[in-house]
Amino acid sequence: MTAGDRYLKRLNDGRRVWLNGEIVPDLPSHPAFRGTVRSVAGILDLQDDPVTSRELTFTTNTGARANLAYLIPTEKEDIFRRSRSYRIWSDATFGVMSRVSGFYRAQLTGWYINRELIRSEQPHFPEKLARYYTHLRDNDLLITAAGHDPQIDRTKLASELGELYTALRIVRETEDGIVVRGAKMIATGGPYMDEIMVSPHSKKTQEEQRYAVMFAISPSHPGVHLICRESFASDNQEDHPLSSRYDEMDAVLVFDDALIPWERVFIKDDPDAIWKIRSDQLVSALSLHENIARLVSKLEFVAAVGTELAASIGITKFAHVQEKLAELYFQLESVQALLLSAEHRSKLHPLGVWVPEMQPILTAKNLGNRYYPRALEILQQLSGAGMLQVPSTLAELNGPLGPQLQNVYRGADRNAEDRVKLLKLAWELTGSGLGARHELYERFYAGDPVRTYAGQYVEYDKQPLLDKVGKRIG
Ligand SMILES: Cc1cc2nc3c(=O)[nH]c(=O)nc-3n(C[C@H](O)[C@H](O)[C@H](O)COP(=O)(O)OP(=O)(O)OC[C@H]3O[C@@H](n4cnc5c(N)ncnc54)[C@H](O)[C@@H]3O)c2cc1C
Repeated sequence: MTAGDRYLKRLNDGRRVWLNGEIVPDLPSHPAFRGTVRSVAGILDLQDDPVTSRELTFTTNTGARANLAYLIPTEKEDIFRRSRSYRIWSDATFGVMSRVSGFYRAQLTGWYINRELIRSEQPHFPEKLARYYTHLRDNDLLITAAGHDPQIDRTKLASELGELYTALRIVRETEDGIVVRGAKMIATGGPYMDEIMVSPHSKKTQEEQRYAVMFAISPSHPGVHLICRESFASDNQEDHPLSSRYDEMDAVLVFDDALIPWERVFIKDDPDAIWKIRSDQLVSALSLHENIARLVSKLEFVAAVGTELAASIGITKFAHVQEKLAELYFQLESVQALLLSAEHRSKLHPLGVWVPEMQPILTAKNLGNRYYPRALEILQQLSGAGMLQVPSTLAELNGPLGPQLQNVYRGADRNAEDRVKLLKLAWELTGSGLGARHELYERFYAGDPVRTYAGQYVEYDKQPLLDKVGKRIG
C-alpha cells in the first residue's frame, strides 16, 4: 500500500465536514473534494517514488520513513535537505497548496526541539509534545492549525463578546480531559488533514485564561465540526486546471462540548506559556522557512504564466511589457535570494540544531504579501480582456464553429487550443474564486500584515545601524 493509499483509507473516519448545510458523507468521492483528495494522495505517493523518495524522506530513530519536515536539523546540510523537499512538494502543486507541504509539520518539529522551554510553567508539555511529534512523524500524518477567535468586535477580549463561549473556551475539566466549546478560525486544509493543532495565535490576557488552551484533535474528534466556506472546486480539469485539483479549502472549527483527552492537552489556562512557545524564534524560523520555499514555487509559476501570456499575443518587444515581466522576475529573484540567504546564514542554536537566519525569512514573508497581489495585477495588465475572451469550454474549439474559433483564438506564436488553455490557467490564478482566495491567502495567512511589518520593526536589531550614524556624527 502506498502513502497515498494509506491517506485515502484514513479519510473515511466519520469527520463532520459541513458544506452547503450538509455533512459530506465521503470526501474522496464528493465533487467538491475529490480532485484535491487525489492531488494530496498523489503528492504523498512521491514519498514512495524511487526518484523522489530520498529527497523527501529520512529514516527515524524508530526505523520509520518520515517526511523531511520532521527532520531535526543537526547538520547545516539538513537545512538545505529540508528546503529541497519543500520545493519538490510545492512545485508539484505550483505553490498553491500550502498545508500539505509542511508548514505546521515544521512548526511541530520546532516545538519538539524546544519542548523544554516551558517545562517550569507546564511540566507535562515536553513529554506530551514529544509523544505527539513522534506519533505524527512515524505515521506520516498531515497537520494544520487554527488560531483565531471569531472577528465580531476586535476591540473586545474573547471574554467580553457577550456569549462566554463564542471564542473557544474551556467549559469544565473531568478526569478524562477538558471539555471545550466555541469556535476557532480558520483551518486551511482542515477537511483533508489528519490532525489540527488548536491554540491562540495572538497573545491572550490574564482575563482570558480559560481561552488560553493549546491542544490537538483529529477532524473526526467527537463534538468537532468543520464549517467549510463555499467550494471553489471544479470537476472539469480541462477548463479549470487549478480549481479541479488544488482547492485546499478553509474551515472554521466549531466545538460542541468536545472532550479533549489530557494526553492531547498541551497547555491550559496559561497565556504566557502559549505566547512563549508560539513566539519562539527557533520555531518561527523552522516553520516559516517552508513558507518561503513554497512562495518561490508560486512566484516562479506566476512569472512563467506572465511570460507566456505576453508571448502568446506578441507583446514582448514593447518596453513597458518588458518592464512588467522584469518586475515578476525581480520578485522571484529577490525571494529566492532571501531564501538562500536565510539558509546559508543558518546558525547553530545552543540546543545543537541548525536554524535558518530569521531576518531574511521575515523579509521574504512580508514582501510576499505585497508581491503576490502585484504579480496578479501584472498578469491582468498583460492580458487585457484576453482572459475573458475565451469560449466557456475548450471543447468548443472542435464544435460546430470549430474552424472559425480556431482562427479567432489563435495567438501570435501558438494555436488556439494552446492559447485558450493558457488563458484559462491565467484566469484561474487571477480572476476565479480560487484565485481571489489565493490573493487573500498571501496577504494574510501568516498574520495581519500591518502587525507583521510592525513586528519586524520591533524585533530588528537597530543598534548596528545607530552605531554607524553615531560614528559619523560623533
Ligand atoms: C486564505 C486564508 C487562509 C488562512 N489559513 C489559516 C490557517 O490555516 N490557520 C490559522 O490559524 N489562520 C489562518 N488564516 C488566518 C490568518 O492568520 C488571519 O487572517 C490573520 O491573522 C488576520 O486575522 P483576521 O483574519 O482575524 O483579521 P483581523 O485581525 O480581524 O484584521 C482585520 C482588519 O482589522 C485590523 N485590526 C484588527 N485588530 C486590530 C488591532 N488590534 N490593531 C490594529 N488593527 C487591527 C487589521 O489591521 C485588518 O485590517 C488564514 C487566512 C486566510 C485569508
